[in-house]
Amino acid sequence: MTYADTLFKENIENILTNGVFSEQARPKYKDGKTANSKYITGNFATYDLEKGQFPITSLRPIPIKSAIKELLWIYQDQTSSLKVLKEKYGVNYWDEWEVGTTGTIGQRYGATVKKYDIITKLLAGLEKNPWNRRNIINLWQYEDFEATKGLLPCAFQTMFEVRRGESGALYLDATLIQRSNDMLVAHHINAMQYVALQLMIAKHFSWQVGKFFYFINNLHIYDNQFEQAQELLHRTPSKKEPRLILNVPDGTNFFDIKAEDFELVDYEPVRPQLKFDLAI
Ligand SMILES: Nc1nc(=O)c2c([nH]1)NC[C@@H]1CN(c3ccc(C(=O)N[C@@H](CCC(=O)O)C(=O)O)cc3)CN21
Ligand SMILES: O=c1ccn([C@H]2C[C@H](O)[C@@H](COP(=O)(O)O)O2)c(=O)[nH]1
Repeated sequence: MTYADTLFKENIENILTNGVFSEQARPKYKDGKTANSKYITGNFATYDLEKGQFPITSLRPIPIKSAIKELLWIYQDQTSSLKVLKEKYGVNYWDEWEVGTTGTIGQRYGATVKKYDIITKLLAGLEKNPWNRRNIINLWQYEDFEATKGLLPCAFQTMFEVRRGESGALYLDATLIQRSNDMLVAHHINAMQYVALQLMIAKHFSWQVGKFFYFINNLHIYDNQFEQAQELLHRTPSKKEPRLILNVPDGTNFFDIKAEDFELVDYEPVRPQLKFDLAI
């Protein structure tokens, strides 16, 4: 069993056994009922990408291409327009979170990246001095929250660090900090998106990817997902060790990387796909 599958099964067991219930949850299901969840706090994992530990489960198919396209929408297109997400990338899983009839998810995510010109600043900082210890993307901006309505960012902060490995090559480590995670739906979507971002920045500078650190403050399973949770526990994972590869030459500019350049190899997820009635 891969490290990711071991952790996923452990987290499901842990939430079902030791988790506590939310009491005044914000989201609702489609039928209007409050979407409460069972949760644990302060979940942390380290994946050594260099050693082939990737944060993806084989217990159900993860929509990896959509996840990477959503990431490019945020950090390359730098917009929160649902039209761009749909027409350029064919991804519509954010539609339920449109703010009014604006055609956007509000002044959030990509719109925040653009407003503060975060990627330019991050890349310039790493270029000037890779050891600067200030490589932070922070989407938690109160000014933006006051500007429009909209879901507040869940995966809201990323940090990068550079270190020289034993081989003499430079490695880029990344830390993703997430305040809230719908584990069965989005845990591996979020983790793999940010591994993709780490790969993009590493390629831009001709570095290798090292470790991926993933911290989640509230890791939950919604109360309409317990059956799917049991199903996942009963499934036998694939023995393959999937890896995400970015097929571009070293030094390729961050903004020239495309979704098609990513390849997830040795991924043989268990089917059938599970259905979820999302908390909105
Ligand atoms: N309750 C909840 N969970 C989330 O994961 C979530 C939100 N809300 N709100 C905002 C975004 C939207 N995200 C989503 C929304 C839907 C899917 C989804 O339907 N995923 C399906 C297949 C999608 C596809 O193939 O394109 C899946 O099987 O994972 C995934 C992430 C992640 N976020
Ligand atoms: O990238 C994402 C975006 C959203 N989620 C989940 C986490 C929660 O279940 C909901 C957001 O609800 P809040 O009440 O704002 O916490 O969406 C995710 O896991 N990943």
